[in-house]
Amino acid sequence: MCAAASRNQPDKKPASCLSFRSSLRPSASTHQNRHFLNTSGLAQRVTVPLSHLINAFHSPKSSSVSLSASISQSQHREAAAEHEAPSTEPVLNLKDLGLSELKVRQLDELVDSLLPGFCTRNRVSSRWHTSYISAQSFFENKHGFLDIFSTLRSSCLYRQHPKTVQSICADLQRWPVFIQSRGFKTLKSRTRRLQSTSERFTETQHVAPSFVKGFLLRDRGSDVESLDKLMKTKNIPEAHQDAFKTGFAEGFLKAQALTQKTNDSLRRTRLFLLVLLLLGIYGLLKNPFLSVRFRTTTGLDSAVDPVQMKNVTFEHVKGVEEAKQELQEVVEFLKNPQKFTVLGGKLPKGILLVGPPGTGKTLLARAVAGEADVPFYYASGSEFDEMFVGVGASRIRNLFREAKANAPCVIFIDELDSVGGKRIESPMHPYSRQTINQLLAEMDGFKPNEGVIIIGATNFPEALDNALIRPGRFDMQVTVPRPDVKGRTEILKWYLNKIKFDQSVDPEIIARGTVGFSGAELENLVNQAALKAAVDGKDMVTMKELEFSKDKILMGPERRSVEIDNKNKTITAYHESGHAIIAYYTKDAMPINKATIMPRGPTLGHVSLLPENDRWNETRSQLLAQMDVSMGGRVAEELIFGTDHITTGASSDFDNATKIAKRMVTRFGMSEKLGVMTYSDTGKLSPETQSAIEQEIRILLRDSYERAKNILKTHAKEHKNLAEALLTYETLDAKEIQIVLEGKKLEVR
Ligand SMILES: Nc1ncnc2c1ncn2[C@@H]1O[C@H](COP(=O)(O)OP(=O)(O)OP(=O)(O)O)[C@@H](O)[C@H]1O
Ligand SMILES: [Zn+2]
Repeated sequence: MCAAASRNQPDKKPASCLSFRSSLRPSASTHQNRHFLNTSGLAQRVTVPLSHLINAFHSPKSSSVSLSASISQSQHREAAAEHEAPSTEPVLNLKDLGLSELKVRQLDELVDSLLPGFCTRNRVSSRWHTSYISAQSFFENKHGFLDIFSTLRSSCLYRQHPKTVQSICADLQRWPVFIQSRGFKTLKSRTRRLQSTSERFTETQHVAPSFVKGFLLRDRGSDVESLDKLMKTKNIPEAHQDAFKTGFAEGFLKAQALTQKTNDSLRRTRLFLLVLLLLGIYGLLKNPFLSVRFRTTTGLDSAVDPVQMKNVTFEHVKGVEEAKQELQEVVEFLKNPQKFTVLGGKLPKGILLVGPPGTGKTLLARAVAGEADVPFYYASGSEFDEMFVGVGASRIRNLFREAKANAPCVIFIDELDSVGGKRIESPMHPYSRQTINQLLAEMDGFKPNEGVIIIGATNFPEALDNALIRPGRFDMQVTVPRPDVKGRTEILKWYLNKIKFDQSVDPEIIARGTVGFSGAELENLVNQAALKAAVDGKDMVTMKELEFSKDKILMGPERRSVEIDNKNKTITAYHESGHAIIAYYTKDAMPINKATIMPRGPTLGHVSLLPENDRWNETRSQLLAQMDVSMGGRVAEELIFGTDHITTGASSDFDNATKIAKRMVTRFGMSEKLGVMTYSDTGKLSPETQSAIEQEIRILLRDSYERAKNILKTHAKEHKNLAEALLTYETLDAKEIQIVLEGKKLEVR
């Protein structure tokens, strides 16, 4: 600094001096006063800092205190008095400031640096006049005044009296004189700003929704051009100026209203969001699983509602007598729990109803509740199968809590395998382990005499988790099988009694032809027959409608629209008659129920046979008779139309016959050659054994074919009559077939 300063230093003061002069001197060269400050001239004069400086030194706190600037050095005293005497202004006591050792010249320089131009009149005697002198710092050149704070800080004075200079700096920063506003506006910058604002405005107009516009366009008033200017630039003729002004005003008012509206809506939106946020925070603080719980409660309300089952009793459940008997004791327990506990007897908490779909498991459970006249809580296992953590478990908890409060009662869980199955670790059912554990805990959690009976139902008992079927849980199993012929008859009667039916209807015949039907399917059969009778305009259901709906369920709907040519119809008539003739003339064959050439489902026609009873066992001759009946179709085609005209229509007959023959050989020990031995996996047998089995099956089938051929050859006449009757009447029942085969004439229908 000193080296640089010496450039402008005429009196060649040593640069190494501890002087702040060299540091402060450049402050003399401002853009306003471009005369050089002659420090040597100043040195002789005593310049006492005046009111500005005094005020600056004078902190607001101590403004009432009068400071006197007493300059200790005697050579300065006189001059100081000259300036001080008339002044009533507060005086500065440099001693107080710790600046007593300051030389007058130094102080003067300091003042001059701080308040450039203040001491101008003292500098008239300046010897040099300079047009322009570059300042010492970039800051000074740029702003036109000295960065006095950094100057002071870097000065020797600061090094000597750091505290004092610091306080001066702090005060000076508050002094209005030095507050220079740098952000002055040029015309150029203003237009640029106007431009960018209008650009911003057009941009937002396209994309921003109204509330955003309202938000963005606030406080733009000052930038809008004046109306007069606008009229001038638009060259509006004088005649139109008034109208333009009115329009302008209206537009302005509308814009104001819009802005107000958008501001209001923005405020409302903000308020709404704030309320939502607060609610969310509150909810999370109170309960982290707020939403899940909410779902749970709503989901459970329906499941937990009990149903009083008074109208359903054991009377409504038919064909499952054993199951009803087993459940009777549960009903007794629910009616009078004390009676059982007094004797110390223990009843199972859980009863598992096992059976195929539609066999009446739900109905039985309802009947238990109905018989005992207690509330019935229904829940389906799939309801508990939740993707969300804890939901299934909490549903179970609620269900049991509700049930316990209303004991005695029955809880029925349908599809138990879907909540208590073994497949619970699958990723599709992430929380089912929790659910099943909750179910186990609930079942363990109450005593047998509390009067709550849990009845579970499943189609797949083997799929249940082992923990569920342990004693103390579902430890009583009741099988609900498909009804036998007696059961089916009862069920059919029960549902027939709910509709109008002809007295000629024999439910037993339908029951015999519906082996394997469940209670639900039989109910459906009766319902379909009633619908058919209604469609046909009949006033009651006859056997015809019942047969019709049975075939429909068994084989699919009739295909009346299918046009079958006469040749195919004739072949079908002889084929079906062939089956019927064999069945009729073979001793151990099942009795014929019906023959038809009406296409149904995938078949062109069929003959149905009815066992007298459900067959628990079948004899060898019965099996052979079945094979012979199956062969009847193809044999008939061959005998009547010749080997070249046999059709593909016999494939399912051969399937049937081959199956029977194979089972006779490999499972029933009915082949002399292979003996009384079963052959389960024929693929793993020795080639010799395999060919031996094949040989035996082939012999059985060939013999069967020959027997059928003999019968049809013997009864060729009956065969022809029956085929012609079928071509005429399409469908013949057992009685009509008998009439035809006895050579009698059918009554015209
Ligand atoms: N044995 C029966 N006696 C009378 N009606 C029956 C019988 N079995 C079934 N039904 C009728 O079929 C309907 C359905 O039966 P239910 O729902 O009880 O069968 P489920 O065994 O529970 O079937 P799923 O296993 O499919 O739940 C019953 O509402 C009832 O009308
Ligand atoms: Zn056939």
